[in-house]
Amino acid sequence: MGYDKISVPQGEKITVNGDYSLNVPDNPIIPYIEGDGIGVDVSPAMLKVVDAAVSKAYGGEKKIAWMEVYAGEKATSVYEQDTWLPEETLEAFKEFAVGIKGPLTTPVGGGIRSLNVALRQELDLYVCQRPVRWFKGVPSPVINPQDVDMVIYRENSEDIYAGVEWKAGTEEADKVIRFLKEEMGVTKIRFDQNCGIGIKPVSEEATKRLVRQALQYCVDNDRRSLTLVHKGNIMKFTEGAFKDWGYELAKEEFGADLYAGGPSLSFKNPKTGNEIIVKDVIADAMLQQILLRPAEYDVVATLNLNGDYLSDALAAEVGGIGIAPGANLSDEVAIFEATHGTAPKYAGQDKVNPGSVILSAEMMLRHMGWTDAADLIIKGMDGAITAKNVTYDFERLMDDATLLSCSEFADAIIDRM
Ligand SMILES: NC(=O)C1=CN([C@@H]2O[C@H](COP(=O)(O)OP(=O)(O)OC[C@H]3O[C@@H](n4cnc5c(N)ncnc54)[C@H](OP(=O)(O)O)[C@@H]3O)[C@@H](O)[C@H]2O)C=CC1
Ligand SMILES: O=C(O)CCC(=O)C(=O)O
Ligand SMILES: [Mg+2]
Repeated sequence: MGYDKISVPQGEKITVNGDYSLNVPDNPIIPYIEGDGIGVDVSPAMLKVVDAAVSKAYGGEKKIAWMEVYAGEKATSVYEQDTWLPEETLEAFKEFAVGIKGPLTTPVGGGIRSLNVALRQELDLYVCQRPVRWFKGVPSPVINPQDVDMVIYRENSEDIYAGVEWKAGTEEADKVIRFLKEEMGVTKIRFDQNCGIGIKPVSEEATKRLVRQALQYCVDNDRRSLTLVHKGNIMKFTEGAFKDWGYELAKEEFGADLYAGGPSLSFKNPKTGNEIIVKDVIADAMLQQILLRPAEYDVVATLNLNGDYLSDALAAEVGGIGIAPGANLSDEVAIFEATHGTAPKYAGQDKVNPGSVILSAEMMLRHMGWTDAADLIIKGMDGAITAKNVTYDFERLMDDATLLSCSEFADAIIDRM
């Protein structure tokens, strides 16, 4: 399609086959959003590190043609004043199939709804995949951070997070409350005057497509277990149903059977013959478990809000959100994104850790099948951390470390590839 403000560079499109595998040319066009706040710091660092890794891995035979697309504050200056997420940005991610983004600001309370959530909803990026593992030498508040090696599959399209809610005191909120009381017989709204109200949709279809991807990941990567994390004792028909549908999917599509008398299930990995256990844990207990017995957990599937909380809590155990990567995935489009936000107090200071968006790019390269370049990023990151050449967030917790700026840390990674 023709774009208005987006300038399409020389290069070729990544295309998606009927079985959702990718055809990746040697010079793929990859759209990226710089991001608000510290986006101006971390995104240029990421671009530099990825270009260096690709150049070193393929000696000039492959090169990414980066294409800037706009969202957030930058979009409001490139487009009209109130254009936060231009239609052509969505089109570009659809057309080019693989992209990456920096963080985008969401005001609390009022103002625009989350652009990050809108991107996931508009493109139906229903899986939020967040791997959490420890890099040797990274400062951690736990005694055995090496035991933390989990991959979170967070449902990305529904739950209370979808933003179906009405403000207290509005005609809409009063109407929903009236409907609940008068037509649904609800008696449990403690204060029904000036009361905001939100809806928590959780469907069989969304749950099963998420759990299907999580179990397929276990199979493809020879992982030991999948844990369904929910608060189903309290929210029976949403979080409880998530657990039930998760187990059901494991039985229906992966042939899982009762394990140790149930309710856990297990099945043999068809690729390796190893056993994969499917179990569940209630969400509050899980927050304790990840601190006390992280080694017992591997791949986790959970609802949107639980996944948001759990991913930051887990990230803290292995160095913080400054280094925690992620991906938002549909069957056809993938947008890689850091776990952290725009950290406005550090914006433009060339200070923060670019590790999170760099490791998100590393996931992107693996998704594209460019594993040699991805391996170089890991090698460079390992090398910089082992040499204790780190940004402020690690330096303040390490003895005898050298404090680097955001851009210097990117260079330190490149030097050690
Ligand atoms: N996907 C997205 O785009 C996301 C967007 N957001 C949005 O970001 C804005 C700010 O949110 P907030 O709750 O403050 O969360 P942030 O993640 O932006 O920042 C919280 C704290 O985390 C630490 N931190 C964050 N990023 C880094 C980094 N790259 N390197 C080192 N440390 C880092 C800093 O800790 P310290 O102060 O200890 O140095 C920072 O003060 C909000 O508008 C929110 O909605 C939030 C999450 C995700
Ligand atoms: O959209 C936002 O502003 C916050 C999103 C978030 O915290 C997350 O997806 O982890
Ligand atoms: Mg979050």
